[in-house]
Amino acid sequence: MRTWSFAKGHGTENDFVIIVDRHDLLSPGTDDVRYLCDRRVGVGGDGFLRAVKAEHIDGWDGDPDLWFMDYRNADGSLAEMCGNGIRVFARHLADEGLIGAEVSIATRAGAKQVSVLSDGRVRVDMSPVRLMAESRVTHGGCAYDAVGVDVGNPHAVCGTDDLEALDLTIAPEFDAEVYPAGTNVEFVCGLGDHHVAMRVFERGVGETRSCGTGTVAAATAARAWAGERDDASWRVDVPGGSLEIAFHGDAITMTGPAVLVAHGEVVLPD
Ligand SMILES: N[C@@H](CCC[C@H](N)C(=O)O)C(=O)O
Repeated sequence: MRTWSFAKGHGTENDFVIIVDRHDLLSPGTDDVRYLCDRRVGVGGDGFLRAVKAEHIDGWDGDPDLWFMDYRNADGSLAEMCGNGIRVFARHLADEGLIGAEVSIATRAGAKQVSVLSDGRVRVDMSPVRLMAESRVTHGGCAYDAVGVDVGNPHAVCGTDDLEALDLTIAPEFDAEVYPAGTNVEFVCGLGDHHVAMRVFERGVGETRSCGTGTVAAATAARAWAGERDDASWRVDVPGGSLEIAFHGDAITMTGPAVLVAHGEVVLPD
Protein backbone atom coordinates (compact mmCIF):
# COMPACT_ATOMS: atom_id res chain seq x y z
CA MET A 1 0.00 0.00 0.00
CA ARG A 2 1.20 3.53 -0.78
CA THR A 3 -0.05 6.63 1.04
CA TRP A 4 0.32 9.96 -0.77
CA SER A 5 -0.47 13.47 0.42
CA PHE A 6 -2.72 15.24 -2.06
CA ALA A 7 -4.67 18.42 -2.61
CA LYS A 8 -7.85 18.75 -4.62
CA GLY A 9 -8.75 21.92 -6.47
CA HIS A 10 -10.58 23.32 -9.44
CA GLY A 11 -10.54 26.17 -11.93
CA THR A 12 -14.03 27.05 -13.22
CA GLU A 13 -15.09 23.59 -12.02
CA ASN A 14 -12.49 21.72 -14.07
CA ASP A 15 -11.10 19.68 -11.15
CA PHE A 16 -7.77 18.11 -10.35
CA VAL A 17 -5.97 15.90 -7.88
CA ILE A 18 -2.53 17.39 -7.13
CA ILE A 19 0.54 15.83 -5.57
CA VAL A 20 3.93 17.40 -4.88
CA ASP A 21 6.74 15.01 -5.79
CA ARG A 22 9.75 17.33 -5.77
CA HIS A 23 12.38 14.59 -6.13
CA ASP A 24 10.44 12.38 -8.60
CA LEU A 25 10.09 9.50 -6.17
CA LEU A 26 6.46 8.45 -6.72
CA SER A 27 6.25 7.34 -10.39
CA PRO A 28 2.43 7.35 -10.72
CA GLY A 29 1.32 4.91 -13.41
CA THR A 30 -1.78 4.98 -15.59
CA ASP A 31 -3.76 2.85 -13.12
CA ASP A 32 -2.78 5.18 -10.24
CA VAL A 33 -4.03 8.22 -12.16
CA ARG A 34 -7.29 6.47 -13.09
CA TYR A 35 -7.78 5.48 -9.45
CA LEU A 36 -7.09 8.96 -8.07
CA CYS A 37 -9.41 10.61 -10.63
CA ASP A 38 -12.22 8.08 -10.20
CA ARG A 39 -15.21 9.84 -8.59
CA ARG A 40 -16.49 6.70 -6.86
CA VAL A 41 -13.48 4.78 -5.59
CA GLY A 42 -10.81 7.52 -5.61
CA VAL A 43 -10.58 11.25 -4.88
CA GLY A 44 -12.19 12.34 -8.15
CA GLY A 45 -11.01 14.74 -10.82
CA ASP A 46 -10.93 15.51 -14.53
CA GLY A 47 -7.16 15.37 -14.35
CA PHE A 48 -4.07 14.76 -12.25
CA LEU A 49 -1.26 17.26 -11.61
CA ARG A 50 2.15 16.20 -10.29
CA ALA A 51 4.61 18.91 -9.24
CA VAL A 52 8.16 17.70 -9.81
CA LYS A 53 11.41 19.59 -10.29
CA ALA A 54 12.22 19.89 -14.01
CA GLU A 55 15.73 18.50 -13.49
CA HIS A 56 14.10 15.05 -13.25
CA ILE A 57 12.20 15.31 -16.56
CA ASP A 58 13.82 13.52 -19.51
CA GLY A 59 14.05 15.82 -22.51
CA TRP A 60 13.56 19.06 -20.54
CA ASP A 61 16.30 21.40 -21.76
CA GLY A 62 15.22 24.60 -19.99
CA ASP A 63 15.98 25.79 -16.46
CA PRO A 64 16.28 22.60 -14.35
CA ASP A 65 15.22 24.46 -11.22
CA LEU A 66 11.67 25.18 -12.45
CA TRP A 67 8.69 23.25 -11.18
CA PHE A 68 7.37 20.97 -13.93
CA MET A 69 3.62 20.36 -14.28
CA ASP A 70 3.24 16.66 -15.09
CA TYR A 71 -0.38 16.67 -16.30
CA ARG A 72 -2.44 13.54 -17.01
CA ASN A 73 -6.06 13.21 -18.10
CA ALA A 74 -8.48 11.16 -15.98
CA ASP A 75 -7.99 8.16 -18.29
CA GLY A 76 -4.25 8.26 -17.52
CA SER A 77 -3.16 9.74 -20.87
CA LEU A 78 -0.54 12.49 -20.97
CA ALA A 79 -1.34 15.95 -22.31
CA GLU A 80 1.05 18.72 -23.23
CA MET A 81 -0.73 21.51 -21.39
CA CYS A 82 -3.70 22.26 -19.15
CA GLY A 83 -4.88 25.85 -18.73
CA ASN A 84 -7.14 25.44 -15.71
CA GLY A 85 -4.68 22.97 -14.24
CA ILE A 86 -1.71 25.33 -14.36
CA ARG A 87 -3.65 27.99 -12.41
CA VAL A 88 -4.62 25.47 -9.71
CA PHE A 89 -1.05 24.09 -9.72
CA ALA A 90 0.36 27.59 -9.14
CA ARG A 91 -2.23 28.38 -6.46
CA HIS A 92 -1.25 25.21 -4.55
CA LEU A 93 2.51 25.78 -4.83
CA ALA A 94 2.07 29.43 -3.79
CA ASP A 95 -0.06 28.41 -0.78
CA GLU A 96 2.65 25.92 0.21
CA GLY A 97 5.33 28.63 -0.02
CA LEU A 98 7.10 26.79 -2.86
CA ILE A 99 6.82 29.63 -5.43
CA GLY A 100 6.40 33.41 -5.43
CA ALA A 101 3.70 35.44 -7.14
CA GLU A 102 5.61 35.64 -10.46
CA VAL A 103 6.96 32.34 -11.68
CA SER A 104 7.82 30.36 -14.76
CA ILE A 105 6.34 26.85 -14.78
CA ALA A 106 7.66 24.10 -17.02
CA THR A 107 5.14 22.05 -19.03
CA ARG A 108 5.33 19.62 -21.94
CA ALA A 109 4.36 22.66 -24.07
CA GLY A 110 7.32 24.70 -22.79
CA ALA A 111 7.76 27.16 -19.92
CA LYS A 112 4.72 29.33 -19.12
CA GLN A 113 4.86 32.64 -17.24
CA VAL A 114 2.34 32.63 -14.38
CA SER A 115 1.21 35.49 -12.10
CA VAL A 116 -0.67 34.78 -8.88
CA LEU A 117 -2.76 37.94 -8.54
CA SER A 118 -3.62 39.66 -5.26
CA ASP A 119 -7.37 39.20 -5.93
CA GLY A 120 -6.91 35.40 -5.86
CA ARG A 121 -7.08 34.86 -9.61
CA VAL A 122 -4.15 33.50 -11.61
CA ARG A 123 -2.97 34.82 -14.98
CA VAL A 124 -0.99 32.67 -17.43
CA ASP A 125 0.77 33.64 -20.63
CA MET A 126 -0.54 30.88 -22.90
CA SER A 127 1.61 31.74 -25.93
CA PRO A 128 2.49 30.42 -28.39
CA VAL A 129 -0.94 29.69 -29.87
CA ARG A 130 -1.26 28.71 -33.52
CA LEU A 131 -4.26 28.60 -35.84
CA MET A 132 -4.29 25.46 -37.96
CA ALA A 133 -6.32 24.25 -40.93
CA GLU A 134 -10.06 23.59 -40.86
CA SER A 135 -11.25 20.02 -40.79
CA ARG A 136 -14.56 18.23 -40.43
CA VAL A 137 -16.07 17.33 -37.04
CA THR A 138 -19.35 15.43 -36.87
CA HIS A 139 -21.62 15.14 -33.87
CA GLY A 140 -25.30 14.40 -33.32
CA GLY A 141 -25.98 14.12 -37.04
CA CYS A 142 -24.42 17.56 -37.79
CA ALA A 143 -21.18 18.33 -39.61
CA TYR A 144 -19.02 21.28 -38.57
CA ASP A 145 -16.06 23.00 -40.29
CA ALA A 146 -13.84 23.07 -37.23
CA VAL A 147 -10.92 25.47 -36.90
CA GLY A 148 -7.81 23.79 -35.54
CA VAL A 149 -5.99 25.65 -32.76
CA ASP A 150 -2.72 24.50 -31.24
CA VAL A 151 -2.45 25.75 -27.64
CA GLY A 152 0.39 23.33 -26.96
CA ASN A 153 -2.34 20.71 -26.97
CA PRO A 154 -4.76 20.22 -29.90
CA HIS A 155 -8.24 21.73 -30.26
CA ALA A 156 -10.93 21.60 -32.95
CA VAL A 157 -13.30 24.55 -32.55
CA CYS A 158 -16.82 24.37 -33.99
CA GLY A 159 -19.28 27.25 -34.27
CA THR A 160 -22.89 26.63 -33.24
CA ASP A 161 -26.07 28.59 -32.46
CA ASP A 162 -27.39 26.16 -29.87
CA LEU A 163 -25.08 24.88 -27.15
CA GLU A 164 -27.96 23.51 -25.08
CA ALA A 165 -28.98 21.07 -27.79
CA LEU A 166 -25.66 19.21 -27.75
CA ASP A 167 -25.51 15.80 -26.13
CA LEU A 168 -21.87 15.62 -25.10
CA THR A 169 -22.27 12.24 -23.44
CA ILE A 170 -21.52 11.21 -27.02
CA ALA A 171 -17.99 11.84 -28.33
CA PRO A 172 -17.65 14.06 -31.41
CA GLU A 173 -15.92 12.44 -34.38
CA PHE A 174 -12.91 14.14 -35.95
CA ASP A 175 -10.44 13.45 -38.76
CA ALA A 176 -7.77 11.18 -37.26
CA GLU A 177 -5.35 12.13 -40.05
CA VAL A 178 -5.50 15.76 -38.92
CA TYR A 179 -5.40 14.85 -35.23
CA PRO A 180 -3.33 11.64 -34.99
CA ALA A 181 -2.96 12.05 -31.21
CA GLY A 182 -6.66 12.88 -30.76
CA THR A 183 -8.11 16.29 -29.98
CA ASN A 184 -10.24 18.30 -27.62
CA VAL A 185 -13.41 19.56 -29.33
CA GLU A 186 -15.01 22.91 -28.44
CA PHE A 187 -18.46 24.12 -29.46
CA VAL A 188 -18.68 27.91 -29.40
CA CYS A 189 -21.62 30.27 -29.62
CA GLY A 190 -21.41 34.08 -29.90
CA LEU A 191 -23.07 36.01 -27.04
CA GLY A 192 -22.11 39.63 -27.79
CA ASP A 193 -19.17 41.96 -28.21
CA HIS A 194 -15.98 39.92 -27.51
CA HIS A 195 -18.09 37.47 -25.57
CA VAL A 196 -18.72 33.80 -26.37
CA ALA A 197 -20.01 30.70 -24.60
CA MET A 198 -18.38 27.31 -24.95
CA ARG A 199 -18.88 23.64 -24.16
CA VAL A 200 -16.07 21.15 -24.51
CA PHE A 201 -15.47 17.45 -25.01
CA GLU A 202 -11.98 16.86 -23.66
CA ARG A 203 -9.58 14.29 -25.02
CA GLY A 204 -8.98 11.68 -22.31
CA VAL A 205 -11.90 12.83 -20.14
CA GLY A 206 -15.25 13.52 -21.87
CA GLU A 207 -17.41 16.59 -21.31
CA THR A 208 -15.97 18.80 -18.55
CA ARG A 209 -17.32 21.99 -16.95
CA SER A 210 -14.42 23.98 -18.41
CA CYS A 211 -11.14 23.72 -20.31
CA GLY A 212 -8.64 26.59 -20.02
CA THR A 213 -6.70 25.77 -23.19
CA GLY A 214 -10.10 25.27 -24.84
CA THR A 215 -11.20 28.81 -23.91
CA VAL A 216 -8.00 30.15 -25.48
CA ALA A 217 -8.74 28.10 -28.60
CA ALA A 218 -12.35 29.33 -28.63
CA ALA A 219 -11.34 33.00 -28.31
CA THR A 220 -8.65 32.54 -30.99
CA ALA A 221 -11.17 31.00 -33.40
CA ALA A 222 -13.86 33.62 -32.60
CA ARG A 223 -11.33 36.39 -33.19
CA ALA A 224 -10.35 34.84 -36.54
CA TRP A 225 -14.05 34.46 -37.52
CA ALA A 226 -14.52 38.17 -36.67
CA GLY A 227 -11.47 39.08 -38.79
CA GLU A 228 -10.02 40.95 -35.81
CA ARG A 229 -6.30 41.59 -35.38
CA ASP A 230 -6.21 44.31 -32.71
CA ASP A 231 -5.43 43.79 -29.04
CA ALA A 232 -8.60 43.02 -27.09
CA SER A 233 -9.99 41.00 -24.22
CA TRP A 234 -12.55 38.26 -24.75
CA ARG A 235 -14.83 36.71 -22.19
CA VAL A 236 -15.44 32.98 -22.59
CA ASP A 237 -18.29 31.55 -20.50
CA VAL A 238 -18.23 27.85 -19.72
CA PRO A 239 -20.66 25.78 -17.65
CA GLY A 240 -18.34 26.17 -14.64
CA GLY A 241 -17.75 29.93 -14.83
CA SER A 242 -16.00 32.46 -16.99
CA LEU A 243 -12.42 33.14 -18.14
CA GLU A 244 -10.81 36.28 -19.55
CA ILE A 245 -8.62 35.79 -22.61
CA ALA A 246 -6.56 38.82 -23.63
CA PHE A 247 -4.64 39.29 -26.88
CA HIS A 248 -1.66 41.67 -26.71
CA GLY A 249 0.51 41.50 -29.80
CA ASP A 250 1.73 37.92 -30.01
CA ALA A 251 0.96 37.20 -26.38
CA ILE A 252 -2.30 35.63 -25.19
CA THR A 253 -3.09 35.60 -21.49
CA MET A 254 -5.75 33.64 -19.66
CA THR A 255 -7.00 34.93 -16.30
CA GLY A 256 -9.33 33.11 -13.96
CA PRO A 257 -9.98 31.55 -10.59
CA ALA A 258 -8.02 28.76 -8.93
CA VAL A 259 -9.56 27.20 -5.84
CA LEU A 260 -8.19 24.59 -3.43
CA VAL A 261 -10.99 22.62 -1.78
CA ALA A 262 -9.32 19.79 0.13
CA HIS A 263 -6.03 18.44 1.45
CA GLY A 264 -5.57 14.89 2.63
CA GLU A 265 -3.91 11.52 2.33
CA VAL A 266 -4.96 8.86 -0.11
CA VAL A 267 -4.09 5.17 0.04
CA LEU A 268 -3.34 3.67 -3.35
CA PRO A 269 -3.87 -0.03 -3.95
CA ASP A 270 -0.74 -2.06 -4.86
N1 LIG B 1 -8.69 20.77 -18.92
C1 LIG B 1 -7.53 21.23 -19.55
C2 LIG B 1 -7.00 20.48 -20.72
C3 LIG B 1 -6.51 19.12 -20.30
C4 LIG B 1 -5.84 18.36 -21.39
C5 LIG B 1 -6.75 17.94 -22.50
N2 LIG B 1 -7.81 17.07 -22.07
C6 LIG B 1 -5.90 17.26 -23.57
O1 LIG B 1 -5.84 16.01 -23.62
O2 LIG B 1 -5.26 17.98 -24.36
C7 LIG B 1 -7.42 22.73 -19.65
O3 LIG B 1 -7.95 23.38 -18.74
O4 LIG B 1 -6.74 23.24 -20.54
